[in-house]
Amino acid sequence: MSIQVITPELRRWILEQAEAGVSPEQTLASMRNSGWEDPVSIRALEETLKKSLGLTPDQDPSLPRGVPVPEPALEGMSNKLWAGDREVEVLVAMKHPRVVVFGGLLSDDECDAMVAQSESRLSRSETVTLTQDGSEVNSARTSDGMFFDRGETELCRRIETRLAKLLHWPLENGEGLQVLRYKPGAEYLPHYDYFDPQHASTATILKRGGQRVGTVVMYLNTPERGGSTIFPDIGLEVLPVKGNAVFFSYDRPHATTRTLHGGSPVVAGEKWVATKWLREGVFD
Ligand SMILES: O=C(O)CCC(=O)C(=O)O
Ligand SMILES: [Fe+2]
Repeated sequence: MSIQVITPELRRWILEQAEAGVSPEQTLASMRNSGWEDPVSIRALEETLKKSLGLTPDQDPSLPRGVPVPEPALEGMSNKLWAGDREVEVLVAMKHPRVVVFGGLLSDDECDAMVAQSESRLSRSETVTLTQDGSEVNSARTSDGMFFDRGETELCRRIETRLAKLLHWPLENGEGLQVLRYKPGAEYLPHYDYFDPQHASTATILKRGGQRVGTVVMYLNTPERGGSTIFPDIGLEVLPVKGNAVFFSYDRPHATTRTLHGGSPVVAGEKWVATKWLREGVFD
C-alpha cells in the first residue's frame, strides 16, 4: 500500500480544471485514469474546492459536526503545566491541527514499569477493517500490542488521572491504555485514529463512548534510530524520546482535521509506546 500525497501542484491543477469549466466528476475520472485512488481524489477535490469558496469546516454543511475536544491549558504560554501529581513540559504546540509535544509526561521508572507490566501480554496488533465484527491482523501495522483495561493497575490509574488533569477531559471518557512494541523494520502506516463513519463496524463501536476525539502517544523508551511519529499532511515528525508524548485532537471524523499520522519504521533498537485514546462520551 502506498500513500498518495495531495501536493500543492495537484490542488492548483484541480482549481484550473474547475476554472476551465470541467465538472468535479470529470476531474475525478481523469485522476482515476492517472492512477489516483478515489478516496484521495475525492478528499483533494473537496478540500481544494471548498477552500477556494472560503468555507471553514464549521460552515460546511456536508461535513460531520464539530464536537468539543480535550485541550491542555496553554493560554498563558507557560512552558510547564501542572498535571495534578507532576509538572509536564510543553515542548511544541501547533494550532491546526492541534498537536502538542510534552516533555517528561512520564518518569523513567513509570516507562520501565509499563514495559515490564505489558511485555508478557503482547500479541500481533490488530486494526479495524471493513469486516462487520471489528478487527483483524493488518499489514499496515507491524507492531505487537496489548490493551490494559482502564484503571487496571495502580500505574494505569496514575497515568490516566494525570492525562485527565492535563487535558481537561473526564477520566471516564478514555479507553484503556494500549502498549505497542515495534521491532526493527516495524511501522504503522499513516492513518486516522477516529473511526471511519463509512466502515461497517463503526456504528457498533460508537455505541460505547462515541467517537475518538484525541490521542496521546507516550514514548516508553528512546529507540536507537527511527520510529518517529509522522504527520504527513503537515510535514511534522516527532522524535520518540523516553517519557515524552505527542497529543493531538480531532473535532470531527474527517480529513479536514489534518490528523493523518503514523509510526515510521524503526531502524535500530526497539520502540515502545503507550497510546491513550480519548472519547467524546463515557467509555465503560
Ligand atoms: O507509534 C506511533 O508513533 C504512532 C502510534 C499510533 O498512531 C497509534 O497507536 O494509533
Ligand atoms: Fe494512531
